[in-house]
Amino acid sequence: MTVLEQGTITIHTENIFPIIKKSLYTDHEVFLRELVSNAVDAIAKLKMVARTGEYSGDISNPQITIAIDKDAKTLSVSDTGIGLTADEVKKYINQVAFSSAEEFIQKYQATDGEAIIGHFGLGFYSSFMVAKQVEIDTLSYKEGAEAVHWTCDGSPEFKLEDSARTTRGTTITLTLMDDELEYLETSRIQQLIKTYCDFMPVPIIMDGETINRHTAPWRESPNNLTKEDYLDLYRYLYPFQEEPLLWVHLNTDYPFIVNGILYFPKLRPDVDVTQGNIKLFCNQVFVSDHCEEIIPKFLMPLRGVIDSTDIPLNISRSALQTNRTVRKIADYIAKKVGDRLKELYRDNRQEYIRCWQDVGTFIKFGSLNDDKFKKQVEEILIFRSTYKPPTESGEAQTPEVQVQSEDGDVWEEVKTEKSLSTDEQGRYYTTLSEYLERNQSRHENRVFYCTDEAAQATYIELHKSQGLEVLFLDSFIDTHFISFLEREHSEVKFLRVDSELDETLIEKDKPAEIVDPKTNKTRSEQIKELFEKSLNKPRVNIRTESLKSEDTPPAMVLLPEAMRRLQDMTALLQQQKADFPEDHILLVNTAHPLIQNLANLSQGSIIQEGGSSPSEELAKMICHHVYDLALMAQKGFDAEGMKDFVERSNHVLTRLTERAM
Ligand SMILES: Nc1ncnc2c1ncn2[C@@H]1O[C@H](COP(=O)(O)OP(=O)(O)OP(=O)(O)O)[C@@H](O)[C@H]1O
Repeated sequence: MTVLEQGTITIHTENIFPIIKKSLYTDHEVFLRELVSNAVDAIAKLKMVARTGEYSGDISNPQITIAIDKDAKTLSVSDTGIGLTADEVKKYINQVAFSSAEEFIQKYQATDGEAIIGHFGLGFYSSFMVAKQVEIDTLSYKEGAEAVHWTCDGSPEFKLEDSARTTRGTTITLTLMDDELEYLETSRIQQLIKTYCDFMPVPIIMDGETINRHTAPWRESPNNLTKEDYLDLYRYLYPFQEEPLLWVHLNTDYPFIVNGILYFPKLRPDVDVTQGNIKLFCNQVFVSDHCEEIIPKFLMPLRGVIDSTDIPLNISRSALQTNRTVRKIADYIAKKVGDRLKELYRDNRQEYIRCWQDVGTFIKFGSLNDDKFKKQVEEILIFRSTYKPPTESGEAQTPEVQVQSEDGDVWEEVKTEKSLSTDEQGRYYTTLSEYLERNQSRHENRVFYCTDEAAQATYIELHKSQGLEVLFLDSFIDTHFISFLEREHSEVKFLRVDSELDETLIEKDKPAEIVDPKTNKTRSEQIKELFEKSLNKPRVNIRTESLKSEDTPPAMVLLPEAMRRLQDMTALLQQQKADFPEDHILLVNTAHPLIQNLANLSQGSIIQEGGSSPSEELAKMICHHVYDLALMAQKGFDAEGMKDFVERSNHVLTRLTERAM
């Protein structure tokens, strides 16, 4: 072997080697990513020179091969790329590579040890973190080029010799340091390739097998991808997870390059929105699992890939957050996500509604956190409603109708086209402005809502029976969201169905009540007094009203909106479940026959002299019972309450059967 040159690499930072060797990267493993990236670049460059006609050799079957020699303690990375001439080795390795390493280290030191997102682009040099000797064996594609062999033991001294190599391309061989021998394990190398190089666009071969996926769907045009392709990638990146609801393909070249696919997963109530799940890539090379600094906070629940060469990766994470390009990229991503949702709302409402349970939480979260996003999505915010849209004939809609077929008198069943705004169970979804407009004449700027369909069923029914439309605001984010909506629409007030009864539910045209000359009280006043005495709960405010609907219960517990919200907020701050407030309203429905009977019963008892008569006792017991039943519609009983309730129920029934005999 002829020594072509022996020399000293010119570097300005004296201590570059110890820094590289020691601890520039906490993760020494990234050296492999750097070497494979260089190999991929070399193959891409060859393709380019072939395209310009500068090279007419065979460029088919490009590949990168990784080989381990345990005895020699070497790891090598070979490519079928462009190769290097002796002059290029001197220029690119001795000068460019070393000076770019120098530059990198200066930048790195300037960050004051703060975490850097990718430790990206140190390049060829990073081999010295794990190797005591690095060799380059290379043959350039250029006509008449001679193969060369470069050796360096990590000191600034290098040796350049001629080589017996006959195939175009480059082999980098590392003789590993004694404490870096883990890189002689096939499984370790496979794992590193899976992590960093899985989507690099060239097959990587080890022991005769391709060990990377080598296609990155996000770099393809969306037109070339099927639904299955998108789902495939998701399953690959997030195995054993439920299928995503929808996805957004990012694809822009100007004013910055961003490619990627973001998926909306099904959200769980316990989702940690501060922990990102989006993977950051740079030119198909994996950089990080965390890109909180790049993605707007509200997009954190999304999953998938963002690939951009315009995100600076060698600055500290905090500098990244304030970087202008990064901010612009974040805005772009948010806008694309909003556009995708709007498109779905416009083009496939049924699908939008199907995904709403999860996507809705996300949209609400986004609206709360990002003003621009809020503006983008405010028109597509929907709410499940009790509203039933009339059919053309004005009747309630039925999913199926019978029609007579044209060729005879056979009746057949055909499905009517379902309303665009209903889900599979026929439940209707509306926007807030549609709600307000529809109900303007009956209750302008007031929105009735419920937070728990089962617990508030009585109240919902009461509203429905009077034709009042109720919205379901029952996701975990809705407490905040209601306040947010009220700030946004200052004229609109949200009232939970159990907070206050709307005037429309109360009988106003009833005749004036007669005052009983014996007691000097109206019947309503007597009923109120009866309940007050029987319950003896000063913090429960007893109110009497005559309710309109026939199906209304004898009594209801109401929790005034402002008070309940305060209670909810306190519970939220203390991170505990809200206790049922002791201060509440018991609304007694004087129109109900049970209350009428109760009044008669207690009146009968007043006639009796002194002590408490059996009728008075019974009336008292029934008052308790009516109250308990009303409470039950609001909350479950605790053990003590349940015991009392069962005991009293038995007691009341016994008394009633005694009376009936
Ligand atoms: N496998 C290879 N085949 C051909 N040329 C190579 C190879 N590896 C490195 N080089 C040459 O050496 C130069 C320096 O490599 P190095 O990895 O240090 O930096 P880089 O690839 O230019 O940039 P980066 O810092 O992003 O990796 C490259 O620009 C390239 O010209």
